[in-house]
Amino acid sequence: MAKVSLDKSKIKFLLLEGVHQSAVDKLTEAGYTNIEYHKTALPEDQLLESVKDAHFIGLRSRTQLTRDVFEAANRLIAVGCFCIGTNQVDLDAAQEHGVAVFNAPYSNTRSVAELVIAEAILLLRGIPEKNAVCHRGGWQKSAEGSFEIRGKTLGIVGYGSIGSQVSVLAESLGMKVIFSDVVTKLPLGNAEQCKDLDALLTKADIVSLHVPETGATKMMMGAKQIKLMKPGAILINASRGTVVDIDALAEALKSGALAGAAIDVFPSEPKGPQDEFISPLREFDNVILTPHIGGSTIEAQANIGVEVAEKLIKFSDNGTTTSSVNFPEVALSTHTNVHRLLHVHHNVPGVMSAINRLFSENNINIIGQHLQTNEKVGYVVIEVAASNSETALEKVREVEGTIRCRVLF
Ligand SMILES: NC(=O)C1=CN([C@@H]2O[C@H](COP(=O)(O)OP(=O)(O)OC[C@H]3O[C@@H](n4cnc5c(N)ncnc54)[C@H](O)[C@@H]3O)[C@@H](O)[C@H]2O)C=CC1
Ligand SMILES: O=C(O)CCC(=O)C(=O)O
Repeated sequence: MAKVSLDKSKIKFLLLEGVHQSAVDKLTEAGYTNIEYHKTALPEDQLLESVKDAHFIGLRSRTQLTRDVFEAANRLIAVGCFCIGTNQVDLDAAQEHGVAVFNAPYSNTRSVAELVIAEAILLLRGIPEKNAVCHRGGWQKSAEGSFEIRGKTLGIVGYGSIGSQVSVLAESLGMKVIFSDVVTKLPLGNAEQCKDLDALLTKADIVSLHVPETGATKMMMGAKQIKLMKPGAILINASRGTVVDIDALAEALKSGALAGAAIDVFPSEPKGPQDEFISPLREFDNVILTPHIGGSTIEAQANIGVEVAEKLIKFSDNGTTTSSVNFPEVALSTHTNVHRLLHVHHNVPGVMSAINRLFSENNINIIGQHLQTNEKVGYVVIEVAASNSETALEKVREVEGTIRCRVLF
């Protein structure tokens, strides 16, 4: 029988932005050896070239997977974001092209939370300025403007995985925690949910942002919101660069309205070490500037490498889409003695009946069928006898509404 599924050695993984070696090791152990590895993000023209024959792409936060990239990536089956945020991927375009997208929702959570707490302590003590003065030969030995973290109020905006971890760590240091979220959340420990963002801003000594990049969070900390913050308060942003109006923040720092800030993410970030980092915040000694490294610890990166590689391997080996961020979730065990057709289609009336009719007309017995749908696409996995899979694949590809179909043997 002719082969209708690819050998593992022919399945190409394009790994970008120096994803951890643990991902490469996992893929290799699973038999996937065709790995194109890059330490940095690729320039757009090179990316468009490299994706042409890639079945899987692995990236972090710097690579933008636009609709144009999905148009160019004819063979693409899945994308692995080796991070939490997936805003760098056009998820609608991915779905329309039948490409599943996975991420690592928890592996760097703790790393971000620890950094935020460390920054809060340093900023309350005025350490960034004192450190800068020492580096320039000065000696600013003074308690003025230096405070303990104990007893201060931390305002967490976005009480999800990271926000709630920050909450637990902050309370263990004796802080009072308040938070705001679009969803009503179970407050951990003694934390209290505020009625809205404005209420939080007027009460918090330190405001830390932990929302995803969405239309609603874009510039959610603009000039108006920054003005609502307490005099001498501190702003920490390790979420996404689009959430804060940087010019308004610079203004508040210049006027002394805010005592300091720690910013890890920026509206525009350099692609790599070769590009200069440009920001109006560079002039302020009381601002901790970090190059989007909230999640960059050895522990987090190693765990992310394993977690995302395992998700890609499962999807490649047996069709499982559990925890995909844009795809209907189908959880499958390994298959023996059957071939599996993985069919992605537009979720419109008639597709499933057409598929089932076609199997019946061609006398192909369906041994197992697993279907899940979301608003836009359906994902059905159909198990058939090995002797039927080639014909089944040929036929099912002709069904109107088909986006993509592959077979696993
Ligand atoms: N600096 C870095 O290296 C890292 C940054 N991040 C960023 O942190 C973000 C948060 O991560 P997680 O806590 O894991 O996400 P999450 O999804 O667990 O939590 C986000 C929370 O924000 C809330 N939210 C959404 N829209 C909101 C709005 N308009 N107003 C108020 N609350 C809103 C959600 O209800 C949710 O509770 C990620 O989306 C990512 O962009 C994540 C990891 C590393
Ligand atoms: O590690 C990275 O490149 C990105 C981390 C991040 O922002 C995320 O996990 O969402």
